[in-house]
Amino acid sequence: MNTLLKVSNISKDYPNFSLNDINLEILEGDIMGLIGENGAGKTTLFKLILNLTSYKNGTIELFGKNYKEDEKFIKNKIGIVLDQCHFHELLNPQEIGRIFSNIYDTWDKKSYASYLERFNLPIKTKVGKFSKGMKVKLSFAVALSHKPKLLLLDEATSGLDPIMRVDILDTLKEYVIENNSGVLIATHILSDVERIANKLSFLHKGDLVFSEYTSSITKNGSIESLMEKFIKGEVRK
Ligand SMILES: Nc1ncnc2c1ncn2[C@@H]1O[C@H](COP(=O)(O)OP(=O)(O)OP(=O)(O)O)[C@@H](O)[C@H]1O
Repeated sequence: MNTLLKVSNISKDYPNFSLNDINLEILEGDIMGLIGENGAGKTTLFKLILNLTSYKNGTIELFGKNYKEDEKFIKNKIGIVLDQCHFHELLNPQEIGRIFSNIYDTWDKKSYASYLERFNLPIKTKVGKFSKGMKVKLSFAVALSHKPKLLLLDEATSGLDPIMRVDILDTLKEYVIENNSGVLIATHILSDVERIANKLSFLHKGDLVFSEYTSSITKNGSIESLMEKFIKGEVRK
C-alpha cells in the first residue's frame, strides 16, 4: 500500500495558538477521521496539508512528493470539500461540470453525470436555488469526478440531515474502495467517524493526542470515552 499523505513533526505558531509536532499518515484505502473541539487546530492542519499557510518545522509529503518538488502534480490528485459551497450562485451543475473539465485532465464526465443523478441534483437549476444539502452534494460530485487519490473534507457533512449524511458517507466509502484512494475527514460528528473511518486522529488544544487504527481504539471502549479520558488527563499519549 502506498502512502498518500505523510505529515512528519509539523509545528505551526499563531500569536495565540500553536499546533505542536504533528505526525500522521494516510495510506491507500485509509479513511481517517480527524476530531477535536472547536479551536483544536483541525482547519489549520488542513491549510498546512493544502500548502495554504507556512509552518515552523517538519515535512509534509503527498504521494511521495513535497510541494516544492511538484505542486501541480499534488493538487491534481487532491479533492476538497469544505463546509461552504464555493460555486457561483448563477451557475448550474452542467456549467460547473464544463468549467471543471477544463481544469482537470482527469475529469470524468460520466462519473459526474452519475453522481448528479444519484444525488438527485437538477443539471439546469442555478446553484443559488439549491438547499444547503444540495450544495454539499454538488461539492462531493465535483470533488469525486476528477478522480482524486486523496480527499480532504473539512466539516463537509455538518448541517446535513442524517439520511443525506449516510448517503454521502456510503458514496465516499465506495469511492475509496473502487479507486484505492484515501480520505481525511474533519468532523464533530462521532457517528460519521464510526461509520466510515478505519483510522482516527484526535487533536486537543493543538496537540495530536492520538492517531491510530479505530480497531485498536474501540478494543478498549468507545471513541467518546477515550476522548473524555484524554481531556480529563486520565490517559496520556
Ligand atoms: N490566520 C490566523 N491567525 C491567527 N490565529 C488563527 C488563524 N487561523 C486560526 N487561528 C487560531 O488557531 C486556532 C485553531 O483554529 P482552527 O480553525 O484550526 O480550529 P478548528 O479545530 O478547525 O476549530 P472548529 O472546530 O471551530 O472549526 C484558533 O484559536 C484560531 O483562533
